[in-house]
Amino acid sequence: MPSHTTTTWWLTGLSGAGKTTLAQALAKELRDRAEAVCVVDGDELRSGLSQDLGFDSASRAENVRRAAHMARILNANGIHAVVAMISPAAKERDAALALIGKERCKEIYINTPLEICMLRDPKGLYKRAEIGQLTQMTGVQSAYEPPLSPALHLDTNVTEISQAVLQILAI
Ligand SMILES: Nc1ncnc2c1ncn2[C@@H]1O[C@H](COP(=O)(O)OS(=O)(=O)O)[C@@H](OP(=O)(O)O)[C@H]1O
Ligand SMILES: Nc1ncnc2c1ncn2[C@@H]1O[C@H](COP(=O)(O)OP(=O)(O)O)[C@@H](O)[C@H]1O
Repeated sequence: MPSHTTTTWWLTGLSGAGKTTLAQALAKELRDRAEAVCVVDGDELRSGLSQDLGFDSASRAENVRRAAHMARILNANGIHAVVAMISPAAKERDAALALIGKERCKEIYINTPLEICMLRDPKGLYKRAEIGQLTQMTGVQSAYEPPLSPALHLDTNVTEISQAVLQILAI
């Protein structure tokens, strides 16, 4: 990767698919290679910049739009962006990639199956959805539209983190 160009890796997938884990591992590898990188994580955005937003489709669209603008600013300032967001709607993902610039974006579908995400359930969200304490859970009560032609598919149930990072950097 030439050091004068910046990239946005856009990691999309269900909750528990492994987006945050892979984003952090990718960022570490890039920093080890002396590349400037910033992770834009949905959970983190929602604890600050997007704390006014819920999980209805309009709120998710706005959240994705904000993340895309962040990635665009980062890239324009010489910093790679690793976006880790469910970003469930194909239309909004496409708009995000177009805003950032398709030539510098790599869409990565973390396609870990829902059953595995539900078994992992790292934050207990699927359990809460199951017992009716949480509505609009993606993959349960709220739709996820898989990317039709991502640069890479990664199922973290079969691909180790270090291997996944190498695959991401190879595209
Ligand atoms: N209803 C519902 N559905 C999905 N996720 C939920 C929900 N409620 C809370 N959470 C938590 O919010 C995180 C997802 O935020 P995102 O900003 O990535 O979502 S989105 O792109 O705006 O759809 C998500 O983080 P990840 O598990 O890392 O995906 C959850 O921790
Ligand atoms: N190969 C793998 N890649 C990424 N995560 C993995 C992998 N194997 C197991 N996991 C686990 O799956 C969970 C994924 O959670 P997280 O990264 O927060 O997902 P997301 O951000 O998509 O919600 C973590 O507990 C992580 O340790």
